[in-house]
Amino acid sequence: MTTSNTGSPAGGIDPAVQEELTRLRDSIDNIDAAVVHMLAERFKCTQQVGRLKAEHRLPPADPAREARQIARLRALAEDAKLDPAFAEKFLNFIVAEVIRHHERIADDTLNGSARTGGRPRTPAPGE
Ligand SMILES: C=C(O[C@@H]1C=C(C(=O)O)C=C[C@H]1O)C(=O)O
Repeated sequence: MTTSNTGSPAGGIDPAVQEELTRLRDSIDNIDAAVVHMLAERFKCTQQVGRLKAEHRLPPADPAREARQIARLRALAEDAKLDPAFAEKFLNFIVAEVIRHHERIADDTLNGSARTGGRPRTPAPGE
């Protein structure tokens, strides 16, 4: 074909279809906003866990806890008719980011930059 696909038919979208699409997209936007807010709250909690672990010299990752979370989320996903493999991938994606944060917090705590309000510590002469 030589014509490009612009995403709408030449005669325009049927108004009833457009209305249904808009209604569904409004719900999608609300759900996306809720996901962002829930993730922000989750990261607030995991930052606190990261500080607690760093203060007590605990490792950033806890694979046994993660295994329990995956089993639980896979079961919840199945009940909710969501692909359990997707639920597991999604959790792993978030946890990987959390662990990176925890490693950074542990590093900052050990190197003292936590005392500078999170700004990089000025190296001592010769460091
Ligand atoms: C938040 C924690 O740290 C890590 C991150 C997890 C998470 O994001 O749920 C779970 C286990 C840990 O690997 C924790 O230990 O609870």
